[in-house]
Amino acid sequence: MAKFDNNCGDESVNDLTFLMILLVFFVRVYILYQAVLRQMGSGASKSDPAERHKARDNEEKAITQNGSASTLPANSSIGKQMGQSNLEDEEIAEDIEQMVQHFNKSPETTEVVTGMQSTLDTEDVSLTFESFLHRNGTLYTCFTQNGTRMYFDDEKGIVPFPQELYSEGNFINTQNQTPKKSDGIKQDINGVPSYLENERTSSFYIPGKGMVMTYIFEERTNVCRYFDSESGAWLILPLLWEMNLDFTTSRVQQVKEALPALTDYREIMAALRLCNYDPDEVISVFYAIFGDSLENSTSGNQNFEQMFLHRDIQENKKIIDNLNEKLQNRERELVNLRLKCQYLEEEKVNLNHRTENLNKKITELQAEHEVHLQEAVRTEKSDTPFQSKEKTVLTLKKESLLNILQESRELNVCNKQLRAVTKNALSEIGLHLKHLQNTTENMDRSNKEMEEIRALYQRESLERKMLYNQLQELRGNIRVFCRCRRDDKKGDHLEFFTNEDILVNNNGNKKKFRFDQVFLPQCSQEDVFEGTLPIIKSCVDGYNVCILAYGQTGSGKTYTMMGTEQKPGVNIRSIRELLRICQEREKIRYTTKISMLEIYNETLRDLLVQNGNSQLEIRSQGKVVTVPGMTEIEVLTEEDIKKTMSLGEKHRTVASTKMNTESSRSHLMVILHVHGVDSISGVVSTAALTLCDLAGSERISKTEATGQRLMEAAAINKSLTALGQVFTALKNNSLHVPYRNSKLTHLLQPSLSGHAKACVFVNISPDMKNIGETISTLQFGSSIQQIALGKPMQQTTNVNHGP
Ligand SMILES: Nc1ncnc2c1ncn2[C@@H]1O[C@H](COP(=O)(O)OP(=O)(O)OP(=O)(O)O)[C@@H](O)[C@H]1O
Repeated sequence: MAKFDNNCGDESVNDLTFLMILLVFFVRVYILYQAVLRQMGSGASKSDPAERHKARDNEEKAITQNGSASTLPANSSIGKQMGQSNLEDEEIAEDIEQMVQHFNKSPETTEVVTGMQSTLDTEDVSLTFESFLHRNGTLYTCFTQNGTRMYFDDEKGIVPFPQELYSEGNFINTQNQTPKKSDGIKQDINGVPSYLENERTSSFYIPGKGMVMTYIFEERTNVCRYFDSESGAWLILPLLWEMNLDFTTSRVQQVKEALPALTDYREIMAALRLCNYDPDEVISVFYAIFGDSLENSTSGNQNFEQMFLHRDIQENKKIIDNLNEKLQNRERELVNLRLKCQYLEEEKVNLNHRTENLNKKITELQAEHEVHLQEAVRTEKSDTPFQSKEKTVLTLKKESLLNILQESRELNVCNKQLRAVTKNALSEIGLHLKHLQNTTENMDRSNKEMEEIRALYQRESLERKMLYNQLQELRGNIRVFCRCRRDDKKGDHLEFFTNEDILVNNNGNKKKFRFDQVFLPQCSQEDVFEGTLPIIKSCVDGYNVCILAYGQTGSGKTYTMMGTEQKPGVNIRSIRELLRICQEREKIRYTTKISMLEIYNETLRDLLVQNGNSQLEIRSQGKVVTVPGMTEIEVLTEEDIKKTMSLGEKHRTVASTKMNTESSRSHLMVILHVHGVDSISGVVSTAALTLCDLAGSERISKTEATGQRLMEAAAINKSLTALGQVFTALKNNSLHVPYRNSKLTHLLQPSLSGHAKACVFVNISPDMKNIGETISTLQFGSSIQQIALGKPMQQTTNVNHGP
């Protein structure tokens, strides 16, 4: 907010007097405020304190309800005074009045106090509030006092509305007033603003309200509002109505044509609001969210919920398939165990059978043995030689019988052992089955837990990325650094008085430039790289990042980006850092691939192949920009990076010798594609780190070029101008950013849009003879710096109009 001269600040008044005057001023403002409230709220009798409390409550309620009319924030010093009773206020006011009268007698204060009182005593306050919309989005609420338009300034209280602001915005609730020409608003017969000649404005018919004016506010996220003449406020236009504006209908249609599966216009409209009304971005976002399910949805009548459901079903199907496979394995194991069990049962039956047979045989043999024994006893009594022979035979039979008995006993023992083994095996199988059941249950439980942990992990890693990104956005998505090269021919026209400011003295004409950081000639390569470190981490988190070096030939761009063998520049250091972070994150599998391109005379050349194809074309789908056929080499270590880069450099030198050109006449781009798959959550992230050493920025007139050199200079001029136009469009928050005006900006589109982060080095030479180029380079950097500072810091809160 602009600062204005304080009329009360007379230097001749001593501090105490000045404090008293301020005190009187605030009391007066409060009385004035009470008058306004009395007009707005219900009138309470002053004589009854209880009534007055009630009235005050009513007044406060009225203020809360009628937010658009209030100009006094509750937390301001005046707002706090509202908490005291009117009676106390009046007593205090009387005391102060007496003190002021006392001070008025003092000759040096008389003049100032009288001046103040002449303004404050006459409380002729118009209760018509007007809203003035500054083009930076700030809304001022004004009212008229003694014919002067006043407004409430946070620091100074109620002061006249500054003249200089009239040309920087418009009054938007002009009912009952004659519009000023400077307002730039056409009005209909009711005095309501109708059309501004601007693509952000439109009009819309609302039943009961008639035609209302709409305006898309340039906030961080653009929002379409309509002008409600009843409340004198800009209210958010409901989605259903907003989609009928010409401006939005065409964009909704564009998204609809690209993604026919989306049929809910309201959801498309809501997405457009969030994407700054950029249909390309909406298409990319939908692709990123729904991917396959968006392509697979052939029915053409799905909405978000169905698509989310479709995707969830696909994922759940996969989980179920996995579990089914595990279950089948377990069932196979179970069948095997059952077969084993069956085999053992059969064995047991066989053995039982054999045992029974043997037992039978033993019983028979025992019976036979008994018979033989009885016969022997009988024959012993009649002792003949023939009988003794028979006796011998019988003894032999007895021996064999004893042997059989022994065998059968052993068989019995075996049988018992077998039974015990079978019993053990059966109980073991039972235990195994129980264990199997427990394992399956545990598996189900851990699967569930795993799912929960996975979801938690996914949410937390997303939150971490978002917080880091928010931090980066607060610092600025585009950071601009100025680097002055080391040079013996250093003049005294450059002054570095802080590490953010640089002053150029051009024959007494001094100009100051401010950047995120200024690197002095003595700064090392490490110091310079430090500035780019935070955005490298963003690249690993899935944000596109680019680092550019801009400046005239010889100002140190290549030294900054490529560096030397001993003192490597930003290129090597940033890729090295990126690989380090990738390795640190064990849970995510990263693939990093490098490409090297040269843009010469608006043609693309692949530097990683010999006699590189100069017919490479750029393709874009939504915001995805690709170069089909471009070589990509996977890099894992610093050695890989160095090898790949020196190969590209070699091809570049060969090509430039062949074509009789200088490498400084072309833009060099090193692109590192980072692809990460989170092994826990399965989230896939892709991002690119683009490192760009731009061609020398000197003007054509300075190079005095002709023929081929003139063509080169014109091509460089075209691409650097296009780069400037892109930055200007970003600075103005334009709905259209002309990325496709040159190959350079087209390739840089993903790194200069959305949540991408960029670092721009403006390289300058300290040599006095280059002062012209130095100033134009600093101006270029300074214009980008304004985007860097402006965009994330823009926080235009509007208490009258809600979020
Ligand atoms: N900060 C520095 N410290 C030491 N030497 C430097 C520094 N900056 C540049 N130089 C030296 O100055 C010379 C020119 O620098 P460089 O080639 O990087 O300029 P350039 O802007 O890339 O020029 P071109 O557009 O022609 O490629 C080189 O020899 C380089 O080593």
